[in-house]
Order: sequence, then structure tokens, then C-alpha cells
Amino acid sequence: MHAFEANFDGLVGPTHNYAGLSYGNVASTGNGQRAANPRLAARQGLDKMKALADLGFRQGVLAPHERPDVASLRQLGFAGSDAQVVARAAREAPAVLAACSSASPMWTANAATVSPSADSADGRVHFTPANLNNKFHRAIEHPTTGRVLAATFADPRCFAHHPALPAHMAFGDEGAANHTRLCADYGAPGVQLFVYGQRAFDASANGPRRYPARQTLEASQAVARQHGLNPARVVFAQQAPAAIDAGVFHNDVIAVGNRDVLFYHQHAFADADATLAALADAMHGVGASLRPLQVPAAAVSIEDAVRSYLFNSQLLSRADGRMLLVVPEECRHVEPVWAYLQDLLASQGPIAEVRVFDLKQSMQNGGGPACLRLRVALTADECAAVNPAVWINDARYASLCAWVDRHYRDRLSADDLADPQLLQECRTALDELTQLLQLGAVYPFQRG
Ligand SMILES: N=C(N)NCCC[C@H](NC(=O)CCC(=O)O)C(=O)O
Repeated sequence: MHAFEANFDGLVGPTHNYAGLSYGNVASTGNGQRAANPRLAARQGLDKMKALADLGFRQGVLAPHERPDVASLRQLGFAGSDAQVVARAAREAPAVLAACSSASPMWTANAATVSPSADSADGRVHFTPANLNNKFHRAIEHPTTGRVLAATFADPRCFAHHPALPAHMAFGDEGAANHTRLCADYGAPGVQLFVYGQRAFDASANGPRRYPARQTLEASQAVARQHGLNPARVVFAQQAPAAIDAGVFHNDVIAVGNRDVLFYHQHAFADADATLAALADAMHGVGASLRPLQVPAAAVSIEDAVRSYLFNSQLLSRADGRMLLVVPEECRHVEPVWAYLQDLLASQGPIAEVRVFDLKQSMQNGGGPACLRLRVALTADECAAVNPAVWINDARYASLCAWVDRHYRDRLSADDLADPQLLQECRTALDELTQLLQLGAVYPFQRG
């Protein structure tokens, strides 16, 4: 069956800010005290979506969440009116308020793991929202994420939605950021690569020493089971613990795959040879052959990969079958990375083109082009079943830009999170957005 890949980017929410919440993500902790510009952040994301839609790629958008998350604050004992809840949290526990105010749902590579219909036993597209158990500010995302996904992919004949995995570190799950599907063609059966940081139920297993491993093998295995994947077409691979300790908190900071190409750093995997052999073997089983594209450490160090986010790029198939690499502006500023990209283009390999985007507002929190998007391979019928109001076209881009300009501030610092007005602004904006995107009542404040 013919299929294509659609990208669903997270729209940056009105409370985008830098709170230093993600230990192990060096951009997040390094920019903790900066003031953010939510309006610019949202516009940078929308500009990427529009540019890719203009190039002919199918581009959708996923809505931001209600922040501050008053329901979570209430669960933590702050009581009174909504304004009092925010004021009390600001006074007594500003760090908790900051966590409940993060616009982190923008990084939709962490929204869910998605398996296309060509790979699942029941012929439907399967979604499991990530529990994001490792960070409190992200662990509160999955209920709303699940509702936004269900409102976007509503038809039960095409789409299956699972609950997030149990909220325990043994099943820490970060979604598509640690998951890559390789195939000859999007509509043909493929091989799904799940990359984990650590085993949960094996005390002797090695793992990172400095920073946390956010994804466990046991979580990845549970998602693969839940999605009805054929075990012969699934590969589980451990991420190199040293890479995690160097700031590679998700696999998508060190590798990206598209169709039969895997673009990865020499030191991405704990056992690269075994991982590549298992992938090649599984690909062979679906009548495809893997095209590995390894970036040697001698050309790009892990530190430069983290600084530039070279691998947090989108690898997209153009109509002519060759590939486009969408990289953040930071790649231009890290000299060895920019030099490597020139050599890559000259090599006449699968990657024919590089496009650079300014996503600095997101990048300063550790979120590059690939973090901002959730990939969903869809057949034409499945595509027709997607909520039509979420696709980016000229008109929707214009209405979303106008919506951002109407509702978003151009400066937000840690102190501003205490402003009760911010909650009202966010709710007014989101109420309007649910109409623009025809999502129904997905937010707690709309559900009473
Ligand atoms: N690699 C992928 N797919 N996603 C990037 C997620 C970045 C996110 N940053 C944050 O949550 C920082 C928020 C703050 O510090 O204010 C995270 O660490 O989970």
C-alpha cells in the first residue's frame, strides 16, 4: 500500500520559558536564568512548518497544553481559586510552579511512539503517549497529549490509542525520540528500532554514571508488544552510556533515520556493530537493505554533535527519492559540523540537500528540528481520516500566526510565572485555538 510520512509539529505554548528543569540536557540547565520570547518561539516553529509544507511535505500541528497546570498544582495541595492556587505556589514553591508552567509539550518527538499500519498486527496506526516519567514537568503531559492525539487521529478504524505505560522509572518512556522506523518504502513493512538507556530489572546492567537514562528497555518492549509488532522486525539497542553522560539525553540527539538510511554518530550505540548487524538482518527480512551513514568521531566529536544538534535534524524524502536534511542554525556555527555537512553533500550519498532553520528559542531548551515533530506514516485513506483542521497550508499558517501575535507575550522570565494574568491569557488563547483546530474540549479548564 502506498504511504507517505507526515510530520506533526508541536505549536509552542504561551508560557515558553527557561527554567533549567532538565538535568542531563545541557542546554536546558545552561540557560535556566534567561528570559524567553514565547511569541518568537512560536513563530520560529510555525515558519519551519510552513517552509516544509511549501516544499510539498505533509505538515500538521499539535496543540500546546494548558499552563500553568492548575490541576497538577491542586493535586500537590495548593487550594483556593485558580488565581490563589498560582499565587500560593509562587510564594511557597516557585520551583514547582515553574515545572507546572513549562511549555515542554512543544517537543512532540516525545509525545508518543507511533507505529504505522504496515507494521502492526491489526493493520491500524498505533499510538502510545510517552509517560515522560524521568522529569516531573514532562510527566504531567501525557493525559492532555493523549486527548490531543485522539482528537487529531479520531477514526477507530484507522487509529488505535493506548494509555501511557505505568508511571514508574522502570517503564520510563520518552516516545519517538528513542524510536526510528526503517523501511524501503513508507507503506511497506518496516523495522522498528527502539533505543534505550538502561535496563530496569537487571541490577548488573551498565548505564550512565552522571546523567539519567530516561528510557528503559522494559518500556520499549512494552510499547512494541502493545503495538502488535512482529518480533522479527523489531530491534532493541542500548544507547552508549558515555553519550548520555556527554548530554545525549535522547537517541535523537545522536542519530536519525529515514526509509533505509540511518545517519548516526560512531559512538551513538553501546555496541554499534551488533546494532547495525541486527538492523541489516531485520531489514533483509522485509526485503530491504540498510544504508548506514556513520559520522566518525574524528570528523564530529560527541560534544560538537550536542552543541550543534547535527543529528537532531529531520531527514526527509524528496519527490526525487533523494533526501533533505533539516538542521538548526547552530550547525553553521560549529565549524567541524559545517565542514562535515559540506563534505556530506559533495559525497553524492543519499543526502542531497541541507536546509538551515533558526529555532534558537527552542534550541536554548535543548529542542531542535527533530524534537519539534512527531512522524506518522499514513496511507491515503488514513490521511483522509486525520482531523483536516490540523494541516498546515497558507490559510492555516496565517491564522495561527495572527493567533500567536494576538495572545503571546514577547518576554517571559521566571518572575512572570507568578502573574495570575498569565493563566487567563493562556486559557483565552487555547480556547480560541481549539476552535481553530477543531479539537473539541481537550483541556482541563474546558472539561469542568
Ligand atoms: N530530544 C527531543 N526529542 N526532545 C527535546 C526535549 C527537550 C526538553 N527540554 C526541557 O524540558 C527544558 C525545559 C526547561 O528547562 O525549562 C527535555 O529535556 O525533555
